[in-house]
Amino acid sequence: MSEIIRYEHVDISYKGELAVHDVSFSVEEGEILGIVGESGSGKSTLIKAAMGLLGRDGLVTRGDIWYQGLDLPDLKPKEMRKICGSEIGMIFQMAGSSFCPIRTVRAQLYESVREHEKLTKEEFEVQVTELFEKFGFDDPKRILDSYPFELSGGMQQRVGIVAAMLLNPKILMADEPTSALDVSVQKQVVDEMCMIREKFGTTILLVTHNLGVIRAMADKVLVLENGEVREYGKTKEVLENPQSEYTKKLLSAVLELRR
Ligand SMILES: Nc1ncnc2c1ncn2[C@@H]1O[C@H](COP(=O)(O)OP(=O)(O)OP(=O)(O)O)[C@@H](O)[C@H]1O
Repeated sequence: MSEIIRYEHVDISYKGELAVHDVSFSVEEGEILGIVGESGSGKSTLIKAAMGLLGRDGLVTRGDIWYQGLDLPDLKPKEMRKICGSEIGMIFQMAGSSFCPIRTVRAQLYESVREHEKLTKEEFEVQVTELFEKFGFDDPKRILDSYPFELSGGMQQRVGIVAAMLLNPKILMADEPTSALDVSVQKQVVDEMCMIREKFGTTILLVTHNLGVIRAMADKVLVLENGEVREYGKTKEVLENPQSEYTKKLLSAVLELRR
């Protein structure tokens, strides 16, 4: 396996205030990295930085994020738009909210593919139907004909995952993809993401509060506290034998919740 993305001594600030400090890690092709930490520890900021999504107030002020020889924070918006979606895909907490409510799922998926690839409606129909079938959807046509509000929140999230895979990105950034879902749909989404790695070999950077999801999916874990790395290693080792006091605290909080 070879390295696909590398963060090197990354600092990120919002309006001059440091939110992430001196973060370094690398992820190999096909690997799933879980990023955990309390609310506000900088998890989303880390993955947004790779996609140029920090907004007007956010800036990578030091370090590099290397992807295939490109330093992502240095890319111009036009270069970044080419990579976003087709090379690096993203799944948000509520995929449903990024769909337009008054257009069908089909029209929106077609438009997002057309931004990167020239293909006819007929070619798109074949491709998208195959993909939905691969993910085990019984009736892709019904979903494609639907308006987003006609689908449940769980179904919208699952469609969001398929949508992210339409362009077959090499890396998928998933920001709390399960946290707005009830437990039964959480399991489906976890299974779907594991399938993505298995069938497409996609690398996944997964931000989550849920250590159960990390245990089920991630090969490695990065633990963040106040924007700094407290621990980084293989999932089993970190969860079974945490070295930092902060990781121990996170793990014991889960145990207390279970009691
Ligand atoms: N647009 C913004 N403007 C100013 N500060 C921001 C902005 N976005 C995030 N921050 C700050 O940066 C820090 C890290 O936030 P971030 O959202 O990355 O944390 P997180 O670990 O993903 O939290 P959560 O789990 O609640 O989503 C926080 O202190 C937050 O207040």
